[in-house]
Amino acid sequence: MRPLTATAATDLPAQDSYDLVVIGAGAVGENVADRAVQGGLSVLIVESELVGGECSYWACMPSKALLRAGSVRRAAHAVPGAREAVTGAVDARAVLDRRDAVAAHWDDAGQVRWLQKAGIALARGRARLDGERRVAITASDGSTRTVTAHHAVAICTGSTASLPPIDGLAAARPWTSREITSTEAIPARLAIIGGGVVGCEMATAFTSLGSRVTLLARSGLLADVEPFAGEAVAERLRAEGAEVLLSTSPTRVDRRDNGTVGLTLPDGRLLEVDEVVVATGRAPATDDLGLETVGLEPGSWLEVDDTLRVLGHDWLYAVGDVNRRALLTHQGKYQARAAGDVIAARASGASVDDGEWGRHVATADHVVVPQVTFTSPEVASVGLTAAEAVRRGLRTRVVDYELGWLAGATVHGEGYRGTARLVVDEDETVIVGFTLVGDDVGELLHAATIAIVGRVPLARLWHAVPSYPTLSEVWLRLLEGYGRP
Ligand SMILES: Cc1cc2nc3c(=O)[nH]c(=O)nc-3n(C[C@H](O)[C@H](O)[C@H](O)COP(=O)(O)OP(=O)(O)OC[C@H]3O[C@@H](n4cnc5c(N)ncnc54)[C@H](O)[C@@H]3O)c2cc1C
Ligand SMILES: NC(=O)c1ccc[n+]([C@@H]2O[C@H](COP(=O)([O-])OP(=O)(O)OC[C@H]3O[C@@H](n4cnc5c(N)ncnc54)[C@H](O)[C@@H]3O)[C@@H](O)[C@H]2O)c1
Repeated sequence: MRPLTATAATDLPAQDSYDLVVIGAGAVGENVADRAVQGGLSVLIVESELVGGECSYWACMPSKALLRAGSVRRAAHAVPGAREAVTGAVDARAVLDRRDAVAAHWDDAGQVRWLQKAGIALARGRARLDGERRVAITASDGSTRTVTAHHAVAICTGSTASLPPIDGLAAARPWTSREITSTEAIPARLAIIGGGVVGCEMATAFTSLGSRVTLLARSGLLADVEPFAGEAVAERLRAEGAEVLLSTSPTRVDRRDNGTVGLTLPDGRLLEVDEVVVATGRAPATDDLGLETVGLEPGSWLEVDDTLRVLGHDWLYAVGDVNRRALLTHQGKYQARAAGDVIAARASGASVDDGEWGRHVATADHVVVPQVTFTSPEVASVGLTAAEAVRRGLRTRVVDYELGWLAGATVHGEGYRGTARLVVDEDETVIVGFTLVGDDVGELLHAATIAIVGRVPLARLWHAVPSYPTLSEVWLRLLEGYGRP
């Protein structure tokens, strides 16, 4: 893996106690700390790797940088005139160089400056709970210090890639999301195990970067969203030259002496590749955190209430991936704003606003989680799928629309195809789910998020007029498809 540059900062904390100790300085921990400082608390944040965490260095940012050039090239190829101007393949070296810059060359100096400006104390080291409100910190040289939190400890340690129990896999030294997003070279032949978000995005990126990709999915692709999304992504991947094997998981994986990797498939076929990536979900980063010292199970996800407080512990909070509510940066930061504010409110004895949609709760986690998957085509979804709405006992109606019929799609590029789906709660006549699949639809999603959170009645949405000729006119077509209430 790339060398990390953890900018010098005091390894161990200067004080014995702080109002709040935050463990983990990913996007989520940083925001919990920032809000608590703004609420008047003294805050120590402890980080064992890089300030900024997974999103900045091995997840959202580098993965999107790897995807962007392919996406721009595809867009140009859909438009005569632009197509003739963009004739070559994606320049993989240039893409990797830009990815390096986007990942700040794995140097967290900028993020450390931000912490300093925000008034947050930083300790470099591994933190472990040591009983109630106590955190033991071990620096890289082995020295330790234990600090006490006057009010709260917030666990924001995130998640790590989990390895499925496939024979030989661990010994074959597979890549995870970390190695694929920080790779210095494009493997000629790449197998990806897992048809979720990471698997689909990386299959899209590395196909455009010149790898011969085989994507192995245990069932279909993108199982958590509407089925037509995964089908469209599989179709496009195949059209661009990737092999997509559905309902397939290798039975055995072996790294050979010559460095190549062999995957034995259920039908006996042997797939030989240069690297294999495991993208089969996440495990909580809680196995070496001293959870047992406060009566919690090491290695478990931390269950929290809507104010992000760990159940049964009035001083302990768990925010971001580690609570498993929604493994997304934006949702974790949303939780962080609520958590930092509520920790400060409780510390000062101020009133806590924990009603539905209150200032101190992360209500949206339950029903309105937006997500954009940057595949080709993009998948943008928020709220419930049609199937999930029925499972939750809602009386629903579903309206679908083919995006290619829009004037905006005609202008966007030749052969534009895509699908939009509206899921309406018939009892309330409000939207509870919205999905778009198509090129460049990601930026359209936020309107749906607002409509769902605001429970805007469909009759009122008729007065929100989308501009002509944009893809947003899909709103009008979906409303027409539903009929004027
Ligand atoms: C390949 C990939 C692409 C992704 N793309 C997107 C995307 O486009 N959009 C999106 O919204 N989400 C995306 N995600 C999800 C997103 O990365 C996570 O939801 C987000 O990083 C979670 O933030 P966090 O702060 O909870 O955890 P992390 O970012 O994992 O931060 C946790 C921090 O805690 C530190 N830590 C852990 N244990 C200790 C300890 N004991 N002591 C001290 N420090 C410790 C770690 O070093 C780390 O810095 C992606 C994920 C992957 C894997
Ligand atoms: N654009 C984004 O928002 C974005 C991008 C990447 C990741 N993420 C987040 O990161 C998290 C992790 O992503 P992920 O793709 O690792 O997890 P995931 O849960 O989305 O997908 C994992 C997939 O692996 C499959 N799988 C599990 N075991 C398997 C096996 N033995 N063989 C074959 N397939 C197997 C599962 O069925 C599932 O489809 C997600 O929750 C996602 O929200 C978000």
